[in-house]
Amino acid sequence: MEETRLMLAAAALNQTPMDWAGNLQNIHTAISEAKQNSTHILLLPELCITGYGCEDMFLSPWLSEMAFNQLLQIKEWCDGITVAVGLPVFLDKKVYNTACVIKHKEIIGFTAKQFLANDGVHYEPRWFTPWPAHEVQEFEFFGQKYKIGDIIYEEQGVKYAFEICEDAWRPNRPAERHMPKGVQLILNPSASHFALSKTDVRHRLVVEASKKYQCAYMYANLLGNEAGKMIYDGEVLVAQNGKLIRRNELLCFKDVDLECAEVCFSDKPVIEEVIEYLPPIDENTELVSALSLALFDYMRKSRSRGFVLSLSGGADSSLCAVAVAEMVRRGVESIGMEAFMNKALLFTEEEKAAIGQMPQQEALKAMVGKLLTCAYQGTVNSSNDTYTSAKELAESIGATFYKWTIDDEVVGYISKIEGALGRRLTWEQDDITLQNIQARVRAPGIWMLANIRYALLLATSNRSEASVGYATMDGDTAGSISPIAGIDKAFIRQFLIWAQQELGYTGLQYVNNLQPSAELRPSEEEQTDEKDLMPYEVLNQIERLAFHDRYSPEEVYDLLLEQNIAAPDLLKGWITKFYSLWSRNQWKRERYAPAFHLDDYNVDPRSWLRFPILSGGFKDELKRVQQK
Ligand SMILES: Nc1ncnc2c1ncn2[C@@H]1O[C@H](COP(=O)(O)OP(=O)(O)OC[C@H]2O[C@@H]([n+]3cccc(C(=O)O)c3)[C@H](O)[C@@H]2O)[C@@H](O)[C@H]1O
Ligand SMILES: Nc1ncnc2c1ncn2[C@@H]1O[C@H](COP(=O)(O)OP(=O)(O)OP(=O)(O)O)[C@@H](O)[C@H]1O
Ligand SMILES: NC(=O)CC[C@H](N)C(=O)O
Repeated sequence: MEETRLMLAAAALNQTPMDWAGNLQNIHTAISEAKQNSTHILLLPELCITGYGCEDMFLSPWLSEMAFNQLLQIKEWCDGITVAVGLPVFLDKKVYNTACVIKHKEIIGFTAKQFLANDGVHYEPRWFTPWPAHEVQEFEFFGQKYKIGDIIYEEQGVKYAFEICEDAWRPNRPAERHMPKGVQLILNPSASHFALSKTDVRHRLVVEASKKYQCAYMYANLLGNEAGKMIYDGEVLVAQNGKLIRRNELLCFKDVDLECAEVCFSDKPVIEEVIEYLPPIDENTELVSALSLALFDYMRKSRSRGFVLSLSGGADSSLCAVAVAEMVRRGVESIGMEAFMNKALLFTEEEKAAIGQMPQQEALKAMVGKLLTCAYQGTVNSSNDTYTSAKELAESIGATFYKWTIDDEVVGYISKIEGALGRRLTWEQDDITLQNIQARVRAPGIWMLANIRYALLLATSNRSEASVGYATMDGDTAGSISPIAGIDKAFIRQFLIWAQQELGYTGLQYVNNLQPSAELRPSEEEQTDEKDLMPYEVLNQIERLAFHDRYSPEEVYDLLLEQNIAAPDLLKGWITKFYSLWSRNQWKRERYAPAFHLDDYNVDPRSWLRFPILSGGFKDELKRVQQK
């Protein structure tokens, strides 16, 4: 039996669009590490020279030219190794998304992506042209000729070829055609966005392909918050003949995460009978890992100095606070305290030295104190419960905490407008106005703190609120980023209980005993979100059926009725309220601060879900629901 052993390596890279020097540095590190491990073939992620998220810049020919120049530098580092590196190639006024193979300092070909990602958060056909199957062409660049297309390569007699990310997600994927041609190794450079539980799908895709096509399959994803909204988990997978050989720790804080595996290729492969799948995914751990890495990358890549948060003691702002504390804890765990503080870019030498001397828990708190500033901004409608919740949580994680009231400012605005109108504003007549002014008056002070500290102001809106516009524009929506706008409120509430119990955030015990409330009406009215809206579980179900599963309002009604969610009239009322508020508030979703994509869908019009700002508001459709 013929056998060949190859040392394979794949690296996850934390890249940034058009950060030429930073991206090149990471690629250099990966190549050096791979060489130290006597690697034959190193795989790097999709479009890692430019970054995957360059958006419309891909349409500018100079970007591809710049990328090519980087490639020529990378080529020189590839003595004694084969490296696959991703970049756009501009050819005949079209742009191709390619993986370039450099072997021993020579470019031996470019494989171009055949299936472009065009769903959910992906808009690739806007920039790239798909490459036709089977076709290989030659092109000239700076006087040199290169091959581009559907190429099969060879390393020590082992044939290998590519599937570039989405290529692997389609039924007539390239591997179908490669197998009969004797390809024994598939390389998949990816930019596969993070979504809860998605790693399971990816794992299946890779391991099942390795069984079906009787090959080795190597996969490398991008890592971190690359361009602001999408997060990459940096997954590296190596599988062969239905068996997983290597899988790395996801969502780490490193710039480069390299995995090596020696793989034996034989002309008589032994195929695994039963594939071993991943155990059930713990979505709470996944969420906090993704959120904390996303915050860290956003902060350092935007060169901001920490975060500021209006901390109400309610669920949403508490989750934002915990996410920053976890950013510190997980970051230190992943790369060590010194590296974390260096990467964070805001600790002075004295602070680093002092924190370095402290016991671990004290040091973590000191770092949170530097990175997170919170303020409780009470009104006459605020309760002691929420104040205690905010204060205890901030203290328990070490955040800098201020407290003030905003009643003077609220009263000032109200009396000014009363003077202008010549009448009193009352709760009976001016309910929403009197609520919104409180939320708005909280914005300037907290923005001031953010400005003073050159920090990012965290907006706390969640996806459920965003769906129905249950937030005040220029009030509680004010902020630089909306880290949790992709997560629904029901998930957030169960997450906080889990974080108290499993992560030890004892400061969450207060919020976990509170009903979500805006605390904007007089306290005797006992305002709660769910009284104003509907149960969050129901809101979430309607939203998912309507926009993730794409059912009509009538179908949503029928499906929920079947599940005995509520009596027919109550359900009709909730569905009508949901769609009316949804339509009326598209303009608000257009104005949210940048939000992370975390769940399998989101309602952000600039990423997952587009909807007209002005529309018929589902009037006819809702009439039909009412008539049922
Ligand atoms: N298509 C469109 N394009 C642009 N603007 C549009 C518009 N439709 C209405 N508008 C404008 O929208 C404005 C109303 O929006 P906005 O002022 O935000 O207020 P609005 O959406 O009317 O009310 C805010 C809601 O959020 C709730 N809230 C507020 C704050 C915090 C919390 C909490 O959970 O803590 C909850 C509050 O109870 C209330 O139900 C109007 O002045 C109108 O001109
Ligand atoms: N008393 C307060 N002090 C500081 N910030 C506040 C206060 N009340 C509201 N806010 C700000 O307004 C945001 C919106 O309030 P909202 O009620 O939607 O969220 P929450 O209070 O965090 O959670 P919950 O809805 O579970 O009470 C808060 O997250 C917070 O940033
Ligand atoms: N870059 C891509 O082609 C990504 C698309 C692919 N379906 C994924 O989500 O992983």
